[in-house]
Order: sequence, then C-alpha cells, then structure tokens
Amino acid sequence: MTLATATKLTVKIGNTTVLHNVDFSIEQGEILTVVGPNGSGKTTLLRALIGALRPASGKIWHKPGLNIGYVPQRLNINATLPITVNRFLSLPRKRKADDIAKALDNAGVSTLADHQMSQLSGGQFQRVLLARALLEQPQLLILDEPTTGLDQPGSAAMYQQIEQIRSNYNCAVLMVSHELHVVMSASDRVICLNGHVCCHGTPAVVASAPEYRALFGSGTQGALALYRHDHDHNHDHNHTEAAE
Ligand SMILES: Nc1ncnc2c1ncn2[C@@H]1O[C@H](COP(=O)(O)OP(=O)(O)OP(=O)(O)O)[C@@H](O)[C@H]1O
Repeated sequence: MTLATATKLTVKIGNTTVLHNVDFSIEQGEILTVVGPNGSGKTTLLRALIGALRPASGKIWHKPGLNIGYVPQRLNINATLPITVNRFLSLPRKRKADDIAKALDNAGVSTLADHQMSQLSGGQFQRVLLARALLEQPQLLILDEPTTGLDQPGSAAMYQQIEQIRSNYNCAVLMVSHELHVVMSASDRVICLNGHVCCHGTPAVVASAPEYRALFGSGTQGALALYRHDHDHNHDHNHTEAAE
C-alpha cells in the first residue's frame, strides 16, 4: 500500500530551484533512505512531503488520514528553560503517562523521563525527539539525519532502534542519512538525490549505478567521498536561475 507520493515535484527557494521534477513514493512498512551531497535538497524533500513547503509545481499526495511522525535535523529549545523530558513530551498537548513511557522505551531512553531537557547529550536529545514523533502513532516516520552527532556505535545502535520501531509500530520509515555504508545495509530502498533523482532502487542497485558512483565513488572511497562532498556529476538542468 502506498502511503505518500511526490509527482514531478519542483520546489523553489527564492530564485533557486532546489528540487526539479522529483518522482517518489513510499510504501507501507519499508525503510527508504535518501542520500545525496550537502545542499542536494534532502531536507527540502522531507519538508515538502510534510506540507511545510509549497511546491512550485507538481503534487504531493498522502493516503487519506495518514499519521506522520517527523523528527527534524535539529530543534532549538531555550537552554535556560527548566523543563523535564516528560513535560516536553506533553507539549503542546497532554499525553497519557503510559503513552509517554512506551514512546521513550521505543526510542531507547526510558530512564530519561525526569531529566532536564537542557542536560541531555546530543544523542539523547535526538532520541527524545524520536519519542515525541512516536507519540503520534505514525504510519510514516520521517527522520532527518537521525544519527547527527552520534559516534559509530551510537549510530549503529540508532539504526537498530529504527528497525525495532518499524516492527513495533508497523510503520514505514523515510530517512536522510550521510552514512552510506550503514544505509546500504539498513534500508529496503535508497534514493540518491541531487536536485533531481539521480538513481533509486535496492541498496545494491543504487551502489552500482553509474550516477551514484559519479557522486560518491565506489567502495570505501564512496563513503569517504560523501564526507568530502565531492561532486563531479553533470546535471541536465540548471539549478540556479537568474534573479531578474
Ligand atoms: N530557508 C532557506 N533559505 C535559503 N536557501 C535555502 C533554505 N533552505 C534550503 N535552502 C537551500 O536549498 C538547498 C537545499 O537545501 P537542503 O537543506 O534541502 O539540502 P540537504 O541535502 O538537506 O543538505 P545537507 O546534507 O547539508 O543537510 C541548499 O542550497 C540550501 O542552501
């Protein structure tokens, strides 16, 4: 069952075309990962999908009644504000204690309920944001770089947690990741984005696609190239339009 689609999605920010003619869909229960260099429009695609950005052209479709849980790449909260994790999760609307406990447990931070938000580590903070998204009982969980700031064991644990959540909540997961080597084993499908969809398919198909290799190289070099943001791929459209 298809949960959400984008059809010929074009998004402009100012005079810049950030996404151009992107076709995309996510199916019930799958883990779909979007990879691409910095500035390739990954966050923009997620934000357009949740309705936070309006397409310049093309369409976004959601299955009627679709519940989406969204975890942004970062969220700024006032560090001087005294607020516990429990209280944070009850904003803006009151939640049942059981629901909060279940969400924290599934996000792997059940011991943090009474901790101050301002005292959490970066990784703990991300997991609390994940718990907040789980409170929506999502059919589609959208995660923007869920392992930002985590060390290697931390991000491996996070990907395991995500698989666990997929089966506990019976939801689909759409995420952006920079960790190609992990993504290639943790995803059912991968989309390689660079303003447009360069290639897509199973991890094995994408890893061997010439478009993907042009962006990221191959093998270990590929993973390293991502961090260097190499970019020698030719586009068939013009990203930046004249501001006249
Ligand atoms: N609010 C904004 N104002 C101006 N330009 C923006 C804004 N948001 C995004 N952009 C531009 O749109 C392009 C795509 O940004 P986006 O954040 O979607 O990329 P990304 O692939 O998620 O990047 P990263 O890997 O660095 O997180 C970038 O060139 C960025 O500078």
